[in-house]
Amino acid sequence: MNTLSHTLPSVDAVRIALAERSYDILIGGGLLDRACSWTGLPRAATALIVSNTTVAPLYLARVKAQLQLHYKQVLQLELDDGEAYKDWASLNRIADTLLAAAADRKTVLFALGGGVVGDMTGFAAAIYMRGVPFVQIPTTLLSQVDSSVGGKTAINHPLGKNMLGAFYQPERVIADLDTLDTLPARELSAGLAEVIKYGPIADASFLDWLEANLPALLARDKQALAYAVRRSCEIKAAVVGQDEREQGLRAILNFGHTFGHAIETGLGYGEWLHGEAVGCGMVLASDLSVRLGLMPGSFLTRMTRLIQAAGLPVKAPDLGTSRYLELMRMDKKSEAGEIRFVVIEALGRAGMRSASDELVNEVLQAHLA
Ligand SMILES: NC(=O)c1ccc[n+]([C@@H]2O[C@H](COP(=O)([O-])OP(=O)(O)OC[C@H]3O[C@@H](n4cnc5c(N)ncnc54)[C@H](O)[C@@H]3O)[C@@H](O)[C@H]2O)c1
Ligand SMILES: O=C(O)C(=O)C[C@@H](O)[C@H](O)[C@H](O)COP(=O)(O)O
Ligand SMILES: [Zn+2]
Repeated sequence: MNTLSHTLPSVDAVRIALAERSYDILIGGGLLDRACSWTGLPRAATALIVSNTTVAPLYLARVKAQLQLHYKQVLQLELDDGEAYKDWASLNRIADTLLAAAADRKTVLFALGGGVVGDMTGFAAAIYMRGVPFVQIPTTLLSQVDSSVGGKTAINHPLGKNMLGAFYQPERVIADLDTLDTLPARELSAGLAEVIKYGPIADASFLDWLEANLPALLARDKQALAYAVRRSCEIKAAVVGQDEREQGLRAILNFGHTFGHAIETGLGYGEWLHGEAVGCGMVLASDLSVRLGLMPGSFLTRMTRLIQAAGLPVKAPDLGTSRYLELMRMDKKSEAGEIRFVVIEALGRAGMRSASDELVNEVLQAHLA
């Protein structure tokens, strides 16, 4: 972590080190009115701000005012809000907007919103004219600690979560902590799920810190949020810097996601938030770690308590155990039909394991609502 004091006073920056694809995550207050003018990119004729019908009325005008100082033409697009719209139709709307305006291949896309907008804008940037630059301006806790960082872009398919996408890195991430002021409480909790994830997989002392500071985070204490965002980004940066395209290590960022993605897909996207599904999925994955003999039973108790205290569900929807297995076989980590789970091997260290259907059934039975 360093501080870009020479350019932007009191803005923290976490570097994603990926050779020629390296970039900074800027973290601080008031960034929408400062850092948006400093994209780090050469001037281009056109910028497109992709947002949604909830976030645009709150923040788009401020971002647009900044970009108009740099771009001749600043286009905007407000997508429908929700996980159910992370699909081909929304992606097409981005392409239609760009093509209708004859946007050239120097055009810069700005994703203003949460992970849904960020994942789709990144995918659109990856494929428009075979690739144009994009900047992430995450406005949810979840997107500031996770989705805006690392270059996974995607849309969902009815048969599987994030099934169509690309690895494509942004030019910069601008995380304005002030935007969290308007975030609904349920969304704050959803973001905390991905924050909690980083403790057991990579940093036991961060897990201790989270337990001690959860009340402050839920009360939106600015210092606590700033630390949680920065530490989360540092951990994700270290993982992505070693394994950009998930050949191995990066899969640890999927802790809780094998069960979680099954919940999201099984319910149809949107009933449970991604963070809620991941929170509950971490309870099940913690139990699996215990049943595999890797962790003591007290670890499951500890994780369940923290996840519940963060305002997240700890009982999984009853889709039926065979439906869960069917959904999880579709997971991107599966190999030759064998489901592979991220498990905790020691506090702060994760690994991959397969498990028998019988054992997975036991885990599911223990946690179905
Ligand atoms: N690419 C990755 O590495 C990665 C990582 C984690 C999650 N994801 C994806 O991210 C998505 C979830 O992201 P999310 O939790 O940000 O959900 P989201 O994008 O749906 O945003 C949550 C809700 O908050 C609203 N919102 C956003 N910012 C706001 C603000 N400042 N004030 C008020 N309302 C605001 C949105 O309109 C939406 O209704 C999922 O699709 C998930 O798969 C991707
Ligand atoms: O960045 C990663 O790598 C992650 O796995 C982060 C996850 O929180 C995120 O939900 C990601 O989109 C899941 O990826 P997927 O490859 O399982 O779809
Ligand atoms: Zn996730």
